[in-house]
This record gives sequence, structure tokens and C-alpha cells, in this order.
Amino acid sequence: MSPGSGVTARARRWARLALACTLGAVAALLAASGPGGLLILVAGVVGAALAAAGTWWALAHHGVVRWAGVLLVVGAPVAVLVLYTRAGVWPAALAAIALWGAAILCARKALRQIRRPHGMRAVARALPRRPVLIMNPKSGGGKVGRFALVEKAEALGARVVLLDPSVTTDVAALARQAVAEGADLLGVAGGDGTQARVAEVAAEHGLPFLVISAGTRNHFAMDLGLDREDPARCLEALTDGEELLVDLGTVGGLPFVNTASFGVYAEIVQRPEYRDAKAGSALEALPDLLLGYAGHPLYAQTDDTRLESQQALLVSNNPYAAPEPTAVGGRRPRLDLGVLGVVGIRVANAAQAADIALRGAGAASLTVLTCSRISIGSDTGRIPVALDGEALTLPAPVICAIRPHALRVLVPRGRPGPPTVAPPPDWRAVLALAFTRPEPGPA
Ligand SMILES: Nc1ncnc2c1ncn2[C@@H]1O[C@H](COP(=O)(O)OP(=O)(O)OP(=O)(O)O)[C@@H](O)[C@H]1O
Repeated sequence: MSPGSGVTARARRWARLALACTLGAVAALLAASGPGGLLILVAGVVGAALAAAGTWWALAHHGVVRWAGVLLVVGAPVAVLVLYTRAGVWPAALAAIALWGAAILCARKALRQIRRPHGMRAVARALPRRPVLIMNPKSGGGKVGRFALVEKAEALGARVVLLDPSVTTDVAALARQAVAEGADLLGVAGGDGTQARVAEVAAEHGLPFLVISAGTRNHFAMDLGLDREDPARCLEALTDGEELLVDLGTVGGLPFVNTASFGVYAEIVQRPEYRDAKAGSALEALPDLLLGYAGHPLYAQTDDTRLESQQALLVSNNPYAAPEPTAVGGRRPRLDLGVLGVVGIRVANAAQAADIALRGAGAASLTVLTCSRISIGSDTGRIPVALDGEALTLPAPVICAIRPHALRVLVPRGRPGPPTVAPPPDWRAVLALAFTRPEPGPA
């Protein structure tokens, strides 16, 4: 939307406040005695760049270099604070940082006012009469038992199929059998990988699908706006539900609901020790993967863009709001835009890591785009993929695509809704907003 359309007086006030705070931050820098303002600015930027470079050395190396990196991550911000104090500029620095923070908050608030209402639109549907729910008793460390999901679901008239934790069950086959026996809704209490496999069967048969947030991470449930603290609340959809029509991603013909990750992260989750000691195993493996990756880089081709020598590629079912590698636990504001989100990462040294810390999604080592289809290749015959966090390898090239509005998801009408997303502020839009005449509001 252009800033001129639908601009309200309130949006303009927030935009002007954002600009006033920005000017205030600049004034605080100028007010610092002598070259103090420049010192604050330069020391701040250098400190952030050094901390990012330290992060790179800590992740991409072993031994002494790793420890030197850790020292830099901790030491750089401390050194900046000491410098501010010794130069007597800390009050000005504090004021500048506080005003800059306020400017960003106001800018986001202004932009939120002009954004079109963006929740996914739910429609009323007849409630299911023969729902079948597949539950994994081991998911989320035993949430099925802890929240009495079997008893609660059966009390609402659902048939529950409990997975046997001692064997790996083909859940798609179970779901197909349930459909053959007359199920009119399929649901899963389990991790996102299991959700994807059963969701595909539901989509294939045009049946509604119920997501029960009984996994550990529950990213799909989060972006659907479901309750992640109490999975039992997802069952309310069986008696008071409505439907969302969402997209499904496919990788080499396999379904995914959140992400397909190629490269460094995919290599880490292939390791058998990953499930038991996730952080430790990742730290052990990262140096080889990051620095040794030159041997088998990834390349990718969309309809109009080619990406060369990528270390990691993250393909998501709809784009993330803040597509930066530092935006851990990101969110997708919508799951029904009919496009894949793609983030390509190519970091070879500490300077490029620092560039990402300073410029975020604008850094040269990051590529952020959306597309409806992407082909991913490598000079090896098979490519490791983490599909909704689960490890597999697929023959290259791997084709990722989106199936728009393929899945009907039944959600409770009283769901909490997704947490609000704060995208990075677009200052050109804020500037335009601040000086645009507001449109007359409704009577
Ligand atoms: N089809 C299956 N049959 C039997 N066991 C399974 C099946 N799928 C997963 N498991 C096992 O169940 C456990 C829980 O996995 P699941 O992915 O459901 O939840 P989680 O790991 O707690 O959540 P998340 O996927 O969010 O990390 C794992 O040990 C996994 O190996």
C-alpha cells in the first residue's frame, strides 16, 4: 500500500513522533561535548561489528580462535560502555540510544496503522461428525498424557489413534486408512513433521485438518494463532470451530508446513547425536560445515533469479516477517499468500558476519525473495534437507513448490490468535506518512 492511501491522522502523528525522536537522537549526539557525538556513533558501530565478528569466530572455529571470539562477543560491548564512561559521554549516549529506540517503536506503530487488516480470513463450516485424531505420546516430552488429550478428545466424540513409541509408524498410511473407514476430519497431536504428513492426506481428500499443539516447538500452531501453552484448547475446534484455508509446501514431492532447510542446518540435523544434545552437537559441527562448505555449495534457480554458492537456504511455506538469520523464532503473518519465502545465506568471513549484524536483511551475504517454485542443486548427487526439522537426503536438483490454499484447517473460534509481528521499519514510508495529508475518516 502506498503511504498516501488510507492515511489516518493517528498514523501521521506516530510518524511525526518517530521523526522527532530521530532528530532528538541526533541532537543528543551533537550536544555531547567536542567530538563526543562522533565517538558515540563510531564506537557503537565498531562495537556492534566486533561483537558480530566475534560471533562468527566463535561459531566457525575451534579452540583458541573460538574462545577469542567469545571474549570479543562479551568484551566489545563492555569496552564501548567503559569508553563512553571515561570520555564522560555516557549521558548523551544513553539519551541517543533511548531516543533511537523510541523512534523505531513509533515508526512501527505508524506503519501498523496503515497496514491492511491482515489476519487470515476464517469461514464457518459444518462441524465434523467422525473425527479421527492421531496422537504421539512422546511429543513435547509427553504432552498427550500430561494434558489428558486422549480422554478429552474421546469425550468430544473423536476416535483417537495412539502411536506406539517403540516403532516408527507410517502416519500417512494410518491417515489414509482412517479416511477409508469414514473419517470426516483428520487431526494430529504431535510435532510439525507428523502434522505435515497427515495434513497432506487431509488435503488430498479435501477433508478438514485439526492441529493440536502437542509438539515441542509448534511453529505451525503458532502461525495459525492456536494456543501453544495448553494443547487441549485446540480440541475446542471440534465443538466451536471455523476454517482457515492455508497453503502447503512441497519438497521433491514431500509436504511441509513450515520450512525446508538446506545446507548448514540440514547437515547438523542429519547427525544422530543431534536429538540428544542439540546445542553441543551443533557447536562441534559448525566450523567444518561453515568453512569446509566451499567444496559443495548450493545453487538455486527461481523463475527469474539465480543464487550461486549458498551455504544455507531456508525455504518456507509463506515468507517470514523478519527474514534474518538473527530473527530466531520468527513468525509468518499469513499462511495463505500462495508463495514460498526464500532466504539464502553466504557468509565466508567475520566481515560479512558483521555486515549482517549492521544491515540485517539488507546485507550483501543475504538474499531474501519470494517465489512459487525453486530448484536447488549442488555438485553432490544427494542434498541433505531438514524438512520441518526432520532429517532426510533427496536427489539433486530438489524442486520446492507451493500448493496455494491446499489445506482446510479447523481452528477454535476462541483461539488466542497469532502474536503480533513487528517488521523492521521502512523509513521512506514513515517519512512519506509524516508529510501526507490524512484522508477524512468515516463519519
Ligand atoms: N511416526 C512416528 N512413529 C513413532 N514415533 C515417532 C513418529 N514420529 C515421531 N516419532 C518420535 O516421537 C518423538 C517426538 O517427536 P515429535 O516430532 O512428534 O515431537 P517433538 O520432537 O517433541 O516436537 P518438534 O517436532 O516440535 O521438535 C520423537 O522421539 C520421534 O522420534
